Amino acid sequence: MFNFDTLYSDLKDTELEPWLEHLPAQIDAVFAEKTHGFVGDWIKLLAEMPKAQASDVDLTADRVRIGQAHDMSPGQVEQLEQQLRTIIPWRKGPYELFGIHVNTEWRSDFKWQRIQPHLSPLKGRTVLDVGCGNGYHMWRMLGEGADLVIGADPSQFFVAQFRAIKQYAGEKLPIHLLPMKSEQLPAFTREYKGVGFDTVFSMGVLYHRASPVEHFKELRSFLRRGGELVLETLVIEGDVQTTLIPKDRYAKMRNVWFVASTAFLIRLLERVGFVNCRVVDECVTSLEEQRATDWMNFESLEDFLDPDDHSKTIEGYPAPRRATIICQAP
Ligand SMILES: Nc1ncnc2c1ncn2[C@@H]1O[C@H](C[S@+](CC[C@H]([NH3+])C(=O)[O-])CC(=O)[O-])[C@@H](O)[C@H]1O
Repeated sequence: MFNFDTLYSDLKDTELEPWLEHLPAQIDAVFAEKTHGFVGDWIKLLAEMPKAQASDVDLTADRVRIGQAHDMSPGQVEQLEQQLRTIIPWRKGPYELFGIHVNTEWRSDFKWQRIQPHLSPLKGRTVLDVGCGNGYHMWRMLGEGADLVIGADPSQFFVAQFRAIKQYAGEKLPIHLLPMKSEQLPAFTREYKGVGFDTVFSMGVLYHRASPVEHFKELRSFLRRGGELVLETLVIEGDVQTTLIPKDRYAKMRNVWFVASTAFLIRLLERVGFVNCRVVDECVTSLEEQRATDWMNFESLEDFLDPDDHSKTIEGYPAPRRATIICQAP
């Protein structure tokens, strides 16, 4: 199993310290319920990656960049690239490790560029990113000066990818990925008497959840009073009454429960008690933002669209359009 000792020591002496009483048992329970069959192989792979000190780390550029090619011998760089390629697909990025460009399926930097100007400055804040994937946006949050960044994603595979990056960026950095669903996290404000994160991100998660209200209530319980929620999700054009419930798949995705208009989502956020809700960005996903690469060589957006009309998915629904809504917990 992965070791979480540095997370535990980072939580000490913070507002979130009461969580330490339960967190180790919560993580044990996750792995007791299901440990991915390859976890042992991934931990071994990480230990076998070349040892090197990154001469610099840049978390502020579009490519999260760790080290320079000359920090390793050419043989070590080649070995590292081969090892990184054994843990494909790389979906969220891009990264550059010791000169190796991990050219991921998503240009996740595009999303960050759209969202970042609208955020309350992250400097000094504690941040939670639910559904963080392999953690690309978490690195950008740390790059903005956040004090502590915690991600939660049920995929143990993404923890392995995240750890590959972190072991070179710096094991002591206050950034951690928990292999947990957001519904497995505690309702902080209730369980720990008003304790909560300063900023909570939920990006690309809502449409995978059967109940949007439950997800919004969870997110609210993670935030301290006045904390900020950043919700990014698939949407459709329309008014407060407009939602799409796909008959089966949406853009070939099996687990899309519903896609709503921004007006619908704001109404629901307000009903759950969020205030100052506003749409800060809305756009159709481009073929430049999501595409197959040699680090993710399965199907990608182009294959999910109607080949004769890219304004529609292959099932005939409106093509993926995404919006970001920012609001505050009262
Ligand atoms: N219940 C859940 N709780 C937490 N995570 C979940 C849950 N269900 C699924 N996930 C996770 O949510 C992520 C959704 S991707 C967004 C990544 C990043 N945020 C991005 O905005 O690029 C979707 C996209 O490609 O946009 C996956 O990593 C799932 O494992």
